[in-house]
Amino acid sequence: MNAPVKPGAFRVEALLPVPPADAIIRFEGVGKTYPSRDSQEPVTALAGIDLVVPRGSIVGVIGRSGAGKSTLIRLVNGLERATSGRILIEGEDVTNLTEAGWRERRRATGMIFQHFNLLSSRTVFDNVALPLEIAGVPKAKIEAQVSRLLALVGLADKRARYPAELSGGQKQRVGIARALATEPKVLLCDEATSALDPETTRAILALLKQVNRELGITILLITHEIPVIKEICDRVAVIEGGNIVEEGETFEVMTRPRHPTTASFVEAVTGVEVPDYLAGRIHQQALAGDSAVLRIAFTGENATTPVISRLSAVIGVDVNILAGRIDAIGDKPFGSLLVSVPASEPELAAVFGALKSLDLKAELVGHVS
Ligand SMILES: Nc1ncnc2c1ncn2[C@@H]1O[C@H](COP(=O)(O)OP(=O)(O)OP(=O)(O)O)[C@@H](O)[C@H]1O
Repeated sequence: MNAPVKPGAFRVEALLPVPPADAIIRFEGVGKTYPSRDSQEPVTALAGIDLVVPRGSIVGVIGRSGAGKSTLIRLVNGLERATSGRILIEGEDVTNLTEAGWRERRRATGMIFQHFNLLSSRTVFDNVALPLEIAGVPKAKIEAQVSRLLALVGLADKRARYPAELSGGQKQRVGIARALATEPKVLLCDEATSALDPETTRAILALLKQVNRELGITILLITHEIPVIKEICDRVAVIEGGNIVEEGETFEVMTRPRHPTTASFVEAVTGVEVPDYLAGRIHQQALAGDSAVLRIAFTGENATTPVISRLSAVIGVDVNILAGRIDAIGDKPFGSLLVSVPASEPELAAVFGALKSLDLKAELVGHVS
């Protein structure tokens, strides 16, 4: 059973007032309902999506299984058709484009896939050359273009290999080179790193960032993995039940999530759990001599402030660090720390006061004896 979908909670203008010329892709109230099949009910996969992809950005759409991610990305290259609303690509309304129109459009929109979708009977070179052959590009130009792309993705020495002879990361590099063959302005990434190990994922994400920054290609990606968003996305949209429930700059969304789904995604990478050895000892009511356990969130500038030493030096309390995770989103540090401080007044009030004056968010987790 699919959860009932409600109409989009936000309008695009409220989310991001991007001038039309700066929006390379624009969803306006886009809905998609799959017709009933085998006496099943019709499925509303998307309900009123408003989303802007600014030119030159990397935008990530994150959501759980069945949220509507694949449907959303497939609408951008005509693999699915919207049932309501409009999709504009570079200002052109593509909602009702004919199949011939889409064939033309797809040259300006490359796509890479979770399982790479390479042709096993073709070499690396021939896989990358395929879109150019289809477009009728002369052989000499294909040779030059494919060689350039294989060098870009670090596979110049693998041009005569077959996909079966490559690692997952190398296969995805071929996928990226092939997607770039027709010099697209937009690259769509459909769970492009989900089949890869963490180290290979990082290398592929670094390559995607390079493609974005050096070639100026806009990237729209879908994923269910928050590290992917954190690593390379300038903006993030959280999708649930066919609606965008939260959208904004990655740093803003990750440091101040407003929707519970966003918060649970973010928690997975930046949250700090109460360690097992402590969890069973934590109680809510303070007893005499207890320490208070606080969770302090660090965002941006203040992540580099020597907070603990300041608390100790300025208000003279002992601060014990119990657990912590400081990470970075883009080049901005971010994270959280679990500490214990004296639970008695006035020390505790002074600690909260000092944290507030440092513009740090702190919550009381409980008390330990
Ligand atoms: N061709 C189809 N026919 C009928 N229903 C479909 C079809 N494709 C997707 N759906 C349904 O639409 C909803 C959204 O599916 P979609 O594949 O877009 O989600 P997703 O977020 O990409 O999920 P996953 O991460 O599992 O791929 C789901 O309920 C799904 O079952």
